[in-house]
Amino acid sequence: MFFSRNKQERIQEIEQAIAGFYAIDGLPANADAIVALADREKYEAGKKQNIEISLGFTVKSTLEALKNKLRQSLPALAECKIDVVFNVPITEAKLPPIPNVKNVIAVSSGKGGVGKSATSVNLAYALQKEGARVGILDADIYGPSVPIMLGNPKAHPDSQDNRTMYPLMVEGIAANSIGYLIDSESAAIWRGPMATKALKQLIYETKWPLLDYLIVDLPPGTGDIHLTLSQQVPLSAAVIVTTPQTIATADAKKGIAMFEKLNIPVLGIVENMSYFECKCGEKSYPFSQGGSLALAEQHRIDVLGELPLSNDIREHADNGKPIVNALAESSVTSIYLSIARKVSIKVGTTLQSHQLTREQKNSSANNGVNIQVVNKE
Ligand SMILES: Nc1ncnc2c1ncn2[C@@H]1O[C@H](COP(=O)(O)OP(=O)(O)OP(=O)(O)O)[C@@H](O)[C@H]1O
Repeated sequence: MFFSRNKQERIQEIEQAIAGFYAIDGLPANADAIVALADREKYEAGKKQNIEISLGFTVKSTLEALKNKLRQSLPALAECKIDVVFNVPITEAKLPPIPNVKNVIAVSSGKGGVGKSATSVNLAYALQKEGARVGILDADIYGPSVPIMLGNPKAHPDSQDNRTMYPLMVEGIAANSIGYLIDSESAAIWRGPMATKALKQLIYETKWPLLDYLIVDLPPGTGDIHLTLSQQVPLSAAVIVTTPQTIATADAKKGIAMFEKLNIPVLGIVENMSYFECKCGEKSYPFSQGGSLALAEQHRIDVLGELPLSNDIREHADNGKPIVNALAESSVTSIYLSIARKVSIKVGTTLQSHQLTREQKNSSANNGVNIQVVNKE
């Protein structure tokens, strides 16, 4: 189908406004738009019409601001009712997708104890709050902490056929972990093939509901599990968690190098325990400063966010109510939400994906923003 010049111009205006809006977080503003006008004459005449925007990323907390900006900057939209739907694409991977799972995002750290699991569970909740369907898989076979952080360490997945299992559902998040299946001491002695076999079973024998993102909490390091996961599971991308000090960023660097070698895009670095903020508002940097930024610059990736060393993060994670879920209004929660939006925008706009029809592909290089103008009267 060929669009009229007039229509294309209008679409480009909307598309540029949306892309510009989501570039506020320093993300690429190069999203192209695809438009299906149900009632083109009305739209072109500037008459009132409902418009539906379909975004390839989940950014629920920003939608009111987006609509306001569109109405203010584009007079043709001033009177329109604007609906936004999320339509997260499936990332193209070398391997076939896991049934029902659109994107698999590994959360990895070089060094242990830097807060990778706390970041994974809070990221899962934050993506959900931004409108995504989310699952979490605890791939830390040797030291699973996701069951504790989700508050159900004694739960077991159900199975109807003794072959496949249903994930645990915690506040709408689908979860599975070796910690739900055996006691953690038994898992701690597993090595090599036994651990990788267990991981593959956890991934492929869980009946995941439809998920936009499956967050995989990896064990620390760059060992067997990482190689298995990278080579045998359709990973979309990885997020690296580190603390700022050199001893941690040096290990994080090895992790980034591993993903680069395996051609798995690294979305960026989350710097955890970045600073300490005292009640008076003053910040101090007990683990030094600037380590993640330097690492990010070396690898031309972004720092997705910096989280404080915070009693609230520890207490809520270790008591099974991650802070994003427990304290919706806290400043720490807003940092996790911002990280989640960046992850989602990056997956939706920078990775190769295949949700487009042939016609859409012909008219668009990138599917981050998919604008559908529809007549809903
Ligand atoms: N920003 C933070 N401020 C304070 N405590 C934190 C923070 N992030 C994580 N923690 C706490 O630090 C401890 C270790 O965190 P976590 O288990 O997430 O680390 P990890 O990197 O996954 O560890 P492992 O190497 O064992 O997998 C936990 O008690 C957690 O609640």
